[in-house]
Amino acid sequence: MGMLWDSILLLLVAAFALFLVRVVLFKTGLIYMVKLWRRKMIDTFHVYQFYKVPEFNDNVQENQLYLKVYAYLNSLSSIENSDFTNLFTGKKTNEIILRLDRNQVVGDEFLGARVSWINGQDEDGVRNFVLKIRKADKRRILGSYLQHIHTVSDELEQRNTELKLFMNVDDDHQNGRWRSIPFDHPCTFENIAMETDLKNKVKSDLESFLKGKQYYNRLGRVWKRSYLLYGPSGTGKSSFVAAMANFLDYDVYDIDLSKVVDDSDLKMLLLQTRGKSVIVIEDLDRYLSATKSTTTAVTLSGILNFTDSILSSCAADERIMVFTMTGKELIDPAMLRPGRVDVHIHFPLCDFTAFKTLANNYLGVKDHKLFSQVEGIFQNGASLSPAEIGELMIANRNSPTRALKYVINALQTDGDRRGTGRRLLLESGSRRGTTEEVSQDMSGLLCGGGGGSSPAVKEFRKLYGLLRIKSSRKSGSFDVRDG
Ligand SMILES: Nc1ncnc2c1ncn2[C@@H]1O[C@H](COP(=O)(O)OP(=O)(O)OP(=O)(O)O)[C@@H](O)[C@H]1O
Ligand SMILES: [Mg+2]
Repeated sequence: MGMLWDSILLLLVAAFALFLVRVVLFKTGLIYMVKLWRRKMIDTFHVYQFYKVPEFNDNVQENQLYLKVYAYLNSLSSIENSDFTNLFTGKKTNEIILRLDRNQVVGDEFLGARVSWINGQDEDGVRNFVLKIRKADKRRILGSYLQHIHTVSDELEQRNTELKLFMNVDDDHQNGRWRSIPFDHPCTFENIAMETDLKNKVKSDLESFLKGKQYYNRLGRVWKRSYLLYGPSGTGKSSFVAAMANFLDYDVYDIDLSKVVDDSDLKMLLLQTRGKSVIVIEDLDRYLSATKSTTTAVTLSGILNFTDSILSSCAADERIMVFTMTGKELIDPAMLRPGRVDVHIHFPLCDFTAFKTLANNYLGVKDHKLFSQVEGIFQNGASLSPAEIGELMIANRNSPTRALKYVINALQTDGDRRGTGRRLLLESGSRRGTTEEVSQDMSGLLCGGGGGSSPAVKEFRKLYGLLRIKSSRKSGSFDVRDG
């Protein structure tokens, strides 16, 4: 009997001791060390194979597999178990998303096999993922595991419809030249005051481009299309680029030429862009005239090569290239020949029809007793840019009558001067050269911008303009603008 009680007591003591060990292990985190030793022990009995997925290939182009692995790993619940995880706010309210940090290990399981990924970087700073897989499992699962990553990341990409705005940064020899932020510019073609015919023409041109993959392939041409948007400041060129990107559902690459060292650097940048994107070079004429005396900067021929097919064919497919400028006078006709720039769109100053569109959009007014007076002033040749008119309307949006009086006043003062400019612009526009005749010139945008650059207009652009980050140029003669 005594023996039995002894054994029961011993059992109880042993159970309590085990309970205590468990509490200590879990409460102090020692369990983590135990697991680590266990894993190390097991590892010594296995032979592993490693596969590296670098962020860039030998031509410094983005490795698509790297992006897929990145998206895939961040979707795994096991990233919570890595030692260090970054937290970001998500798109939905109160949403927190987890992102893998550098040099972290993430475990994954596939078809009963355990693999792990290490998020590291080379000695030269290039990021990579390293897959660690048991040699015994390699033959059985590797092919289907990589296929699985493809499928999951493609699904994730389809769900994530967020567009990106890429900006080129100074070369740091490490993580590529593009940095991105979410692109959520609200501008659509509907918001832009533009002749309906022209707007429809542009839309159907873009639509047929989207559907044209096989057509371009059959012709042996690279699937790309280029646009030249020209017209005075504040006429909606940058807004139009945003509207194009929203219409196409494309990312935007905004090239800041002041951060491009030379022509070959520009080529590199192009090679590092992805497909389904709008690549924009803004204010090209200003850049070229500002860098005339500089020998190291990007040249017009560098930009021509940038648009030419041989180079383009090495980069991603399905791209729209857009150049914006105030006037075509400074640009070499070679740049403007068809094939290089497919569509030219002129953004003129505001006329009465465009003014009515703005009044409708900004003030919700379709007709007003002051409209006849406004029409009269436009007929006399006065004009302002849509940016200037829009600014006055926004500032007085609670009182359409007051807004219209401000517009009339502004047209009668500033606009009279600009009216002369406008007539000259239209006259020069009517003398079209051969380049323009053969190319598809879509001039006729109803609204254009005067050189309006009052502080209020600048402030307005800051709020509503396409987000652009520009640094001042070394030469100092190139404007620092908010675009
Ligand atoms: N045609 C237009 N229709 C509606 N709004 C316009 C139009 N043009 C300009 N705006 C308004 O004016 C602001 C400035 O326009 P935007 O920056 O697109 O002009 P821009 O032609 O690119 O000027 P810049 O040559 O100075 O860069 C925009 O926020 C836009 O809302
Ligand atoms: Mg602009």
